[in-house]
Amino acid sequence: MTALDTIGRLSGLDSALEAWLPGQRWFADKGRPLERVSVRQVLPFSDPVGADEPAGVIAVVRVEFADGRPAADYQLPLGVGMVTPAVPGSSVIAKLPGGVVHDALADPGLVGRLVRRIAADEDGPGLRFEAEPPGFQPPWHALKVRRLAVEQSNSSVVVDERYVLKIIRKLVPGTNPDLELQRMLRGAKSPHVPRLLGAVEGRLDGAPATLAVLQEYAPAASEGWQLALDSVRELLGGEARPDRAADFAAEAASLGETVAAVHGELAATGGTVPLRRADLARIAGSMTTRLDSALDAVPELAEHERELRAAFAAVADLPLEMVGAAQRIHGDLHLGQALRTTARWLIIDFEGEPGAALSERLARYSPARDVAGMLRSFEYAAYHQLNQIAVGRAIDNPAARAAQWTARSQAAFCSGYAAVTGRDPRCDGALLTAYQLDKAVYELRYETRHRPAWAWIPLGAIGRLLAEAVR
Ligand SMILES: Nc1ncnc2c1ncn2[C@@H]1O[C@H](COP(=O)(O)OP(=O)(O)O)[C@@H](O)[C@H]1O
Ligand SMILES: O=P(O)(O)O[C@H]1O[C@H](CO)[C@@H](O[C@H]2O[C@H](CO)[C@@H](O)[C@H](O)[C@H]2O)[C@H](O)[C@H]1O
Repeated sequence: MTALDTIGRLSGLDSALEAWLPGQRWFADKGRPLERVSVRQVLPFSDPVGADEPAGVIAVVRVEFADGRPAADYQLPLGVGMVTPAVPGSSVIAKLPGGVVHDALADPGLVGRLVRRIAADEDGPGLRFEAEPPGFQPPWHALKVRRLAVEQSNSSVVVDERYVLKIIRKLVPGTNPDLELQRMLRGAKSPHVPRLLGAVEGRLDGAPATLAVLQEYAPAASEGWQLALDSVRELLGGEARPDRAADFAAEAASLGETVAAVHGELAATGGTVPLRRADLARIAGSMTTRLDSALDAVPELAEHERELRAAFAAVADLPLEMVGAAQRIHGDLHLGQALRTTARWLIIDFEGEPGAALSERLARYSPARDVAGMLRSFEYAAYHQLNQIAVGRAIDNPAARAAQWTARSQAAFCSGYAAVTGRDPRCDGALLTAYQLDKAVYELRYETRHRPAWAWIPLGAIGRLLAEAVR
């Protein structure tokens, strides 16, 4: 029995997926009524050895929308036929007459098979498995697999506490920038990213498409987001004096140095191009376009529309000597993309903004765009924690303390960045503010779609940034 025989016996999978997909955290098209879900490709990666084993397949599922907007393709690694006792019942997607379909990422045997095929460069029909560089050797024992309990656009599992396998969910033709930039940084011998181990590639619309990326797991690393939250909690809980909130400033400065070093490595391997007047007009135009679509989706944004338009339009007229050059950047930099190991900060997830078109994610930008992303993230941490703590606690002026923590962390980050590049990002004030506003507009749309209870954070930030800009 092969995986294809097993999947051939199934019927009713399309309608089961139509009900299941919109509830998944990584489903990026939430809120859009579905017209049709159909399995477009079934790529076997693990044939069942006995009747009590599941087949492993990668299904590429096409989702069509009732609003007529372009269809989207999603990747689903599935176990089909049987569910072994190691697989939790909650990972069953559908019980169909031909067999049970479950999430292969919850199945240690199937995840192990993917990792071993990457290590062995073992290609199969429609799938390319690539060890990068060749030579890593997973242990022979059955691999342990655990799902990461984090907010994610894709789906990652930790394998044997050694590897992280990231399954790219929304597929587009082409090499995923996360893989592309990790390859560039490996070429630059960067110590600032986890070691890349391999990838899985399929084909979509006649072109290669990245399906998964395998990298070394950084054990005992803490997410920058959690560290920042802990620091703000100490401060707002009265456990640290406001002037001692500098504790996180040291971390923020070292993070600034790391981001600057990564920018240097990306510039050295991917090249730089000077930003010209036409580029500034293009940047101003795309900020305005993002604003237009956010205004459609979030009516509360209207109160800031006039000032936002003015801030974005002003980018087109910035003095060229202030804006520097464009290069490949991270593209969606925030504290969740920074891991603090005992030795250093590591930067992960170079995919860019999940909702952006691939062509936008492959473009060169001013590094100020990444800096702005991180500055926003300090603010996010402070205001998120302010909201958590304010309930039921009587501490002295928590909002002022949160603002102070934000300002200190942002300043330290910029100083760290300047220590490496010789140029403080705050020198490009208007561009940096425009990029922060643009990011906040993006975040407002992102939160409205995925976490509506968080939308107040970017909305408030837009008001604060605009008020600071006129001061
Ligand atoms: N190499 C790694 N070592 C340790 N943790 C990791 C590693 N890669 C990712 N993670 C964890 O997984 C989370 C999600 O990974 P990420 O690549 O950002 O996925 P997504 O593209 O879905 O946002 C990160 O925020 C981090 O907590
Ligand atoms: O990590 P992803 O590539 O999936 O990025 C998306 O999701 C992020 C949230 O998980 C989102 O980040 C926003 O929330 C963070 C706190 O959870 C905060 O630190 C960031 O500053 C804020 O932008 C990101 O924007 C989105 O693209």
